[in-house]
Amino acid sequence: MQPLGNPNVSDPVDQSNESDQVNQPNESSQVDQPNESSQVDQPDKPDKAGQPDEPDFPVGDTGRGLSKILRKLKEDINCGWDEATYAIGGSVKVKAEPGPKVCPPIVIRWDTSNPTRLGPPKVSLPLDASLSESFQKLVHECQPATFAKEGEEVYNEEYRKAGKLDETAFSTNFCPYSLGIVDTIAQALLPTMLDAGLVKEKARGVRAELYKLNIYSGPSGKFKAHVDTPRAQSQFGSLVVCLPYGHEGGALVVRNKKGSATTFDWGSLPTDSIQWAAFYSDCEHEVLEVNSGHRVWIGVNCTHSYAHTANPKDHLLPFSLKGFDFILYEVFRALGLKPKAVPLLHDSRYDYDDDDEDEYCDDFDWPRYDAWPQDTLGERFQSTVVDREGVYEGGDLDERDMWGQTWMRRVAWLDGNPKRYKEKALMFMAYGNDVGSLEIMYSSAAIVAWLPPTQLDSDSENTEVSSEEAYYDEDEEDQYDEEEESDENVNGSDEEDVKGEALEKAPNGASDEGPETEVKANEQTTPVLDSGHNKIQGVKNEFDAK
Ligand SMILES: O=C(O)CCC(=O)C(=O)O
Ligand SMILES: [Fe+2]
Repeated sequence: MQPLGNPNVSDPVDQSNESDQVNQPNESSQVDQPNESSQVDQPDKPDKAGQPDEPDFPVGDTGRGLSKILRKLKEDINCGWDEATYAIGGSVKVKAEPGPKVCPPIVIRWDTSNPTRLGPPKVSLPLDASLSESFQKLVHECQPATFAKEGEEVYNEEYRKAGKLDETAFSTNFCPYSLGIVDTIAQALLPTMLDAGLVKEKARGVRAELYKLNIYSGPSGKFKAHVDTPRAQSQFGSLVVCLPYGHEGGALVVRNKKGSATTFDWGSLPTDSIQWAAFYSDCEHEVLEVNSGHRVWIGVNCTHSYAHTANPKDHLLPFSLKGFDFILYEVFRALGLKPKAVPLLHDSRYDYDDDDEDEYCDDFDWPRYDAWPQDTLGERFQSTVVDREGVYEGGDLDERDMWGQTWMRRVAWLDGNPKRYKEKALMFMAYGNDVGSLEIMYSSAAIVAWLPPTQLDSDSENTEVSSEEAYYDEDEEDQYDEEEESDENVNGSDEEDVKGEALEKAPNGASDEGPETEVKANEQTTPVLDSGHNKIQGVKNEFDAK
């Protein structure tokens, strides 16, 4: 599938007044990354060698046509992810004479501990020879740049060797708005919502906030691979601006979650332009070693709201969907599937990753634990709920209903495992025979589309009961059905009818009927919420930048 509506990176240039050029950065695909597409959430029956059974989705003979379509869709989505834009870059010529498509020399003034009578020190880049002493002073007066590791600020030149000035310690005339950079980022990284009904200016706009000046000096200035700690809940990306000062090396390498890499190598370019790159916050990136000179860099946060457990009244999904998530949402909508962006509550009390547990299931011909119906869809996003009373181990938790309301069954996951991106949803004490323990339930954001039942589904008279169905005892099954019937409809009344009809068939029919629900895990962009999240496809990622 071509990523529909995915802006061509060269388009924004034509439309932008002043941004000179959008680079087509070197793109390379890292073959050694684990292939996400083979990591299907496979609740059914992974075969003994760990290879997915045919077909990918939990369907039997009756639903094989549908399964094929879903499998193709999943493949395309995974390709789409690889091809979708996650980082863009450009350059703007610096000229003293004002004019379109040019940037004035960048002036930096900063607070100094050694003031002179001449006022705050300043430099102008490209460097005016008369200010070269000032430039040395700037390099000298930068603070050592730290990074956040396990919640602490750490200085370790092995990982990051750079100087920094915080945003309160300097000022500059650099303005990404007036240079058209912010518009370009908005066009390339946040595709336009074409449908008038979905336009919500507040949510789609990009706000650029200057936050830091860094100098990576050669030899050996660098910042090893990391994912930035979001500086605001609404941050969706970072803009880095390399100011015109000669240096060699210091390329910026940005990797998306699928392991594709984009390199911005500005070291050998003439110093008559500023160079910039913008990328999504969840991209891992690194600054390779600077061999000589000074790489002077200004960091800008790009924000809008996306964190899915932000204050409920502030939550802006689906308006704040970005990139490929947004494109998929639009495609589902164009197909009339009425997609929703909803929270998915994962009940960690039923997490059993243990191989022994799986063997136990095999012995009894039960489905693997990860196939148990432990996930529910909520209706709206909300903040973390803390239950102060607690529950008896395994018991029902009233608050759970606030979060998850529709049990998830017969779902075709189209984008790997959604639980990689999760936030705390519910916290409570669970009491049992032991002293009690603090339990946490997490939620993820998901895009959900309900497929109408197929002709094949309704023709099916399959009365065989699969092992998965066999697991549900009648009481529990009733309980789920009741919940499904009484639950508020997360998808509007039409979809509820369709879903209800399809689910009703489940107790009698084999679970391998065609799935009527498909879900695409949403790539939640508030990236550093739990340690699990940061393990992006095996890419080394030991710390977060501050
Ligand atoms: O200098 C750059 O290009 C990126 C720096 C960076 O990744 C950071 O400060 O977090
Ligand atoms: Fe960074």
